[in-house]
Amino acid sequence: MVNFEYLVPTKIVFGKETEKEAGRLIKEFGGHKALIHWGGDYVRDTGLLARVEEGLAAEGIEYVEMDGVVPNPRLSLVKQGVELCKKEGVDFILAIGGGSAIDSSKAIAYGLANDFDLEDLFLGKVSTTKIAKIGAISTLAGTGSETSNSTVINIDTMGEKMLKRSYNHECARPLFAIMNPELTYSLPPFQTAAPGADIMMHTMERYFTTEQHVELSDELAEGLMRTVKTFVPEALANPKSYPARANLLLAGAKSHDGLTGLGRVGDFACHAIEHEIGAMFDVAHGAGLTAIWSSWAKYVIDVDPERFAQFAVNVWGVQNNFHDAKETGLRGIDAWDEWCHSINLPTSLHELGIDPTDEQIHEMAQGAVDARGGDHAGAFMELHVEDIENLLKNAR
Ligand SMILES: NC(=O)c1ccc[n+]([C@@H]2O[C@H](COP(=O)([O-])OP(=O)(O)OC[C@H]3O[C@@H](n4cnc5c(N)ncnc54)[C@H](O)[C@@H]3O)[C@@H](O)[C@H]2O)c1
Repeated sequence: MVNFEYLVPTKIVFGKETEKEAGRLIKEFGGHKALIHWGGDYVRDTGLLARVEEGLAAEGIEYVEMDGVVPNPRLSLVKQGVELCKKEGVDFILAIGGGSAIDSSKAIAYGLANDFDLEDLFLGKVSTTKIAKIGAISTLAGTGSETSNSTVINIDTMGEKMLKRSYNHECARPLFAIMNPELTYSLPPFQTAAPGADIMMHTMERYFTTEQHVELSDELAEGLMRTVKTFVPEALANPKSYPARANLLLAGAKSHDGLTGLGRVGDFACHAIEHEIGAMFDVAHGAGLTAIWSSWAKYVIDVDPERFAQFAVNVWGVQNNFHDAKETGLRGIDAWDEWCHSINLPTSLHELGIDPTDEQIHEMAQGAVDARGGDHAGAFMELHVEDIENLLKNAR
């Protein structure tokens, strides 16, 4: 087990009607004037915004509002948000939404607390430990951005080409996360399935490790993955199933707050590659991940077939062929593909609806490596540009 530090200070306020607590929580954390930030008509149409506004007003918290966040959130909007906050004297950012709205809010909070160009932060040219206060109201079970240290932004301010980049620092964990499973009832099927796969992937990226004897982390990870495996189809079949929505929402937060990766080194090659796909083709993050995972898995399985066999048996209920770990592992990869198809998610680039040229594949492979700041992406197996090109071609 490798050394680690683990602190998730985000106060989780979980359950029915908890969005009404936003004003109280902002006050508790010392906010006086908030920016409420979101994207999507559902926030107003479902009455959620009105309930939040009421809660803030009841606590004497002033607020301004800015919507317009799109999936794969844009830096240009973030910059408008920073200007608005400076002009209005905002000292607290309240995100409402999924990963895109929460990340857009985190980026605004970085902009508010620092003087550098935000491009430089996301391109890795500067770093910071300073961020303005943020809280989140989750409306989507997926990224876990409501408790994570990560901020993922699409840089659309540097000419034609968009870059998708992240900045990770502990300061970005929101002060509070309001998680009412009922707020996720309005999610369309695709926005239940794709982020559900992202929950799986956040743990799979940590589970595939070369570190031995991380049994407790394995048990936590496998339990979380079995839960998500069960409840995504359940939520699709019955969108107002409170147990399904509640388990998924909690799983989203726990999958990406570091818990399932304790004591081991995460891989995250698929995330690096998907960010390139997302930047070039503007696809949904979770679907971009499912489109490439089995190609990645088949490319790296020989590093440790036993780990893939364990995944197959303990998560997917595949019968163990004790004589052939790789054969068992491959059946686990097939089981993952079947699960993705059963919830209408792609397992190839073709099914994702994109057909990148060889040049585009090279560009994405180079970008995935560059974003990691070295000559490779991944840790389970270090993937160089040529490896990523190969696995992307295999994913066609
Ligand atoms: N910061 C992190 O830790 C982290 C981790 C993984 C991914 N990400 C990033 O987060 C983004 C993806 O976020 P996401 O998967 O949560 O999706 P999202 O936030 O992009 O939302 C997807 C769509 O669902 C809509 N929506 C959200 N909640 C809804 C509801 N309750 N009812 C109806 N519609 C609703 C949104 O308006 C949007 O159109 C990507 O940019 C991804 O790279 C961030």
